[in-house]
Amino acid sequence: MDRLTIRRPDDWHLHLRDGDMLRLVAPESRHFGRAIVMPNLVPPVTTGAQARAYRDRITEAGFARPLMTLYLTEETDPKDVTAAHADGTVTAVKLYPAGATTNSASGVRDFERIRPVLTAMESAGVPLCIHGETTDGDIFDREAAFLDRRLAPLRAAHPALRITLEHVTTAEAVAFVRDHDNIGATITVQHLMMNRTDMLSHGMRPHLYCLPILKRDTHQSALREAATSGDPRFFLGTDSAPHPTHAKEATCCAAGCFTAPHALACYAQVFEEEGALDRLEAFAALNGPAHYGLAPNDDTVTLLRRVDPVPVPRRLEAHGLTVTPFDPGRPVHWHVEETP
Ligand SMILES: NC(=O)N[C@@H](CC(=O)O)C(=O)O
Ligand SMILES: [Zn+2]
Ligand SMILES: [Zn+2]
Repeated sequence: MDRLTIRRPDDWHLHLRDGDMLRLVAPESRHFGRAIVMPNLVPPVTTGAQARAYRDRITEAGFARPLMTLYLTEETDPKDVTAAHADGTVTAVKLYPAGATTNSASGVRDFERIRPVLTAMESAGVPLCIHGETTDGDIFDREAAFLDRRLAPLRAAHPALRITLEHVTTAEAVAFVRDHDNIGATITVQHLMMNRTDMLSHGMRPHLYCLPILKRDTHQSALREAATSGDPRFFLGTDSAPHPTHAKEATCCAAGCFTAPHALACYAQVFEEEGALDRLEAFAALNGPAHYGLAPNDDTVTLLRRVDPVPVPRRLEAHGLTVTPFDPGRPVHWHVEETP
């Protein structure tokens, strides 16, 4: 197959940042219809008013259909959340365990303190997105530990709460999603294409460093199986997370892979490698909207396959900033047909 037309995909996990970085990266997500925009700015987006102002800055920067999220803190007022959801300002609420990832310092330490807001969200039908890692223990075990210590009790206490387990990286997370109701999961490009050996074996590759960290190849295989299986609980979320190149190529490298420019091409490459191109549309354009109770997009995108590999996008530079896109480390033959 060298041409594939599918419903326009959405990105169910995207970092657009703010200011100059927002202006630099917002146009790079143009092939996606909607995107769940993460609230981990500094300071974080914690109120409906902040989410509305941020939404305006995003649309001004060139991404037309952002779906906003609120950053959950121990101080979050349940009424603010349900009001911001009811008036259409926010689509979901994001839970970061404090210290788990980039800009998560204002996140949750004491999970008891968020019980009232989770109860309110459960009754009002507000979805919860979760960065699912503990903040202690071996870094390669933190996702699995979170499932046992945090997510299983949370799931049991709030069985009707709609949960997205973000950027799943392990076979344990895939199994957890399959074993529980009302829970879906996003899967990134880098976790489908790479494992920890790719990141560490031929010199250390800072542009592959993200959280949750890449795991061993057996986990990568489990993710590839889940994404391409047709199971509606798994869907596209790039977690495209730009950092300035100098912050990635640094003594202490920032976590996050910038995949937006070629994410769709990379997903198509993975689905082709798995012999599952016929399931790309469900993963990229149907399962996510169904999970969030939204209709799929009406329009389509066309992916084209070239015999010669399509060059990986080079560094992006503007407004005094440089960002380096993710290197898939293998030929990618797909690209998105640009429509005028
Ligand atoms: N994934 C990452 O490594 N980084 C994200 C935060 C996140 O999604 O955890 C970022 O904001 O840079
Ligand atoms: Zn995260
Ligand atoms: Zn993220």
